[in-house]
Amino acid sequence: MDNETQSLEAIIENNLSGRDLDEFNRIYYGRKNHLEVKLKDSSLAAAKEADFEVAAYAFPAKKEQTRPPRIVKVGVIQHSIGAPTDRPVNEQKKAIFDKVKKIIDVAGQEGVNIICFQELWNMPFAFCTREKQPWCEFAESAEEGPTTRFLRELAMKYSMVIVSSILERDEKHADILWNTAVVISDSGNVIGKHRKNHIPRVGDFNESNYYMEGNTGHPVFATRYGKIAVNICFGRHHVLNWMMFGQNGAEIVFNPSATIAAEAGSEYMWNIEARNAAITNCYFTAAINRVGYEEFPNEFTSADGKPAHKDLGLFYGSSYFCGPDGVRCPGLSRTKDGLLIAVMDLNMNRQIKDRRCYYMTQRLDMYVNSLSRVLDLEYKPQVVHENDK
Ligand SMILES: NC(=O)NCCC(=O)O
Repeated sequence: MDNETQSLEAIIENNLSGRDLDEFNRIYYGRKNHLEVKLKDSSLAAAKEADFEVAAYAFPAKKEQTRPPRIVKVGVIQHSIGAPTDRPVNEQKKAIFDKVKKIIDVAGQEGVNIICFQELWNMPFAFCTREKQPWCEFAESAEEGPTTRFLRELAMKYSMVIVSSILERDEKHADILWNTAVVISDSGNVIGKHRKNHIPRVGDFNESNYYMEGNTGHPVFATRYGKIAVNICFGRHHVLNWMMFGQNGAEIVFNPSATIAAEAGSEYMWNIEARNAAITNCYFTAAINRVGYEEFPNEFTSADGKPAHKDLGLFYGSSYFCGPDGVRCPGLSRTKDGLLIAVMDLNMNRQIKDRRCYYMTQRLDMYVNSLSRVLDLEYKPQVVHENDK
């Protein structure tokens, strides 16, 4: 990945300085100063040793008279796979566990309260191949599978809530597969799970060959540290999906993703969608993407007349946080594993709601009416022509 652009931030810092850099930061990120949070020397050393990036930023709120601050440390992890995709399934899983454990240990040392991984973090993103074997064997029980058991220990050790996006095998319901985010409490219990609502049908993202649209609605999980929700990958293109998590009271919405630079993943949209969701729904968002190339044993085509190939393209990382005010922090690298931490005061959500009144002005009644008409088979789009009376 030596030829790849390292990050948007590197381009900016290599080319801007002084007032230009300040102005860029003010206009693009929303603040001149990124409010970097100092990390422990031991964390920096561990990250260097295991070759991952680590960074932390603060998202403070105004001091209130009647409520104490609600400071929460939230982490996201982006990473590449740990072993070649032709290795046995359990060996591939273990290689990912081993590399990610080192990153969670640093998050634990830093006192991270809630952490979320990228989409289907414990396996290669093999759906592009349309092959069922061995990829379906990565599926596990959300409640009792080896991934949940592995994370349970770490959740208890670090008193950390863990959001783990996996390929779920629902043994109670005829063994069917789902794309599921499991939410593990700091007590080690599974609080609940959410299944991906919007399944892509674009480019090489052939996920609809494996699992259907989720049936869990828009759950918000009341954790010890705050109310969280998970909008899984392709759901970030669907504004109503983001909106429903807000209606159900989410304070932080994670968007674990697996996306690439090409049209299907649209890198230029990445920096906008989770950010816009934070603004319009007055909650914190975290967008998390995989890293690297994943080459598969057999070639597959993209049904576009172009030659068959063995990988999807670069998963461009670039994970980031955004506050309800729309201010965001620099993203992680496009090419490297990383841990990004946000120290956020959840009081900011209500402060922004009071200031901007987006909920008060949202006119849900009007849209419920309009949308129910749209769904009518006889619906006529409301288009006015020049010669209409
Ligand atoms: N995993 C996933 O839903 N990817 C679809 C491509 C995208 O829209 O990012």
